[in-house]
Amino acid sequence: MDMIEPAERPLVSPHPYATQRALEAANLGPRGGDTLLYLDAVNKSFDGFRAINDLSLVVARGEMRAIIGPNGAGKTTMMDIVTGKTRPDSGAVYFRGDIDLTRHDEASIARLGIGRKFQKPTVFESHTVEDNLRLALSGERGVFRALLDPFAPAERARIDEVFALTRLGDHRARLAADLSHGQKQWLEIGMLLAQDPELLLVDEPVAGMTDAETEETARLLKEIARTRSVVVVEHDMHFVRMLDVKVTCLHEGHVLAEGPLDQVSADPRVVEVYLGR
Ligand SMILES: Nc1ncnc2c1ncn2[C@@H]1O[C@H](COP(=O)(O)OP(=O)(O)OP(=O)(O)O)[C@@H](O)[C@H]1O
Repeated sequence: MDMIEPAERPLVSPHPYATQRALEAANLGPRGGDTLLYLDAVNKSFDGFRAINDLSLVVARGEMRAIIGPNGAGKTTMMDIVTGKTRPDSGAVYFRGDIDLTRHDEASIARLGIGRKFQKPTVFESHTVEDNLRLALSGERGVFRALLDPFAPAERARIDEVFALTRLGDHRARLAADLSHGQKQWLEIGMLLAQDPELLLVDEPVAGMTDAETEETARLLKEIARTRSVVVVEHDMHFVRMLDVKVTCLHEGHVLAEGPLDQVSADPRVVEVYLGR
């Protein structure tokens, strides 16, 4: 039997469910120290239609990644799989090394530190901005206690931190219903931040925003990505350019191209299926 020299040994111990590809990849490190999320050969069909087709993707700790691609490319399904809303037919999704998310349900994945922002804002319209954040923090304490109890110092500090990031501090006493569309989106991102996720998934955050709101959203996400990983799905190329991060273009459930935006947007295959349309 061939002995592996110590220097060639994988840094990450093989996971019992890891595929051959995962083991090969582990030698290169995608499940190692710097990797937060690793999709390994994921497949998902709906009624025989392959929405996700042998999809592999690595997101590093503290990385912001932009996901682009035509309608039906599988972007939403990919996020559904990461958050446990949809179970893949095959493949694995590793989080923080060897936690296979496909073996967890939605609630447990949220508790593991993955927050998801859907396209439409879903704030509590009849509550103030500050109470929305308190509700997001409430956890198992229950909604009524969260609103009636005095602020605990840690809670106050977390809420102030979120206000500083989202710049919604001046609006804390307003009803969420009275906020602009952009402010509602930031509030919802703030509600996710209140739960201190390690990975934030954001679906088309700037749809329907003004140019100024779009710019502010780019600033906010970049600031968030200083301390956590962010995956943002977006069609607005002007916004993706502002993010100035690595881009993955999905097509037919698979990675078509990946790299800096200039490189990906110059790729003839990307132009053909997406940007040239
Ligand atoms: N629950 C489902 N049942 C049947 N088909 C589905 C289901 N969810 C997604 N699909 C199909 O899978 C494919 C991928 O859809 P998905 O929503 O992931 O694409 P997308 O890249 O997010 O598109 P868009 O940019 O329009 O949001 C589409 O053809 C879609 O119709």
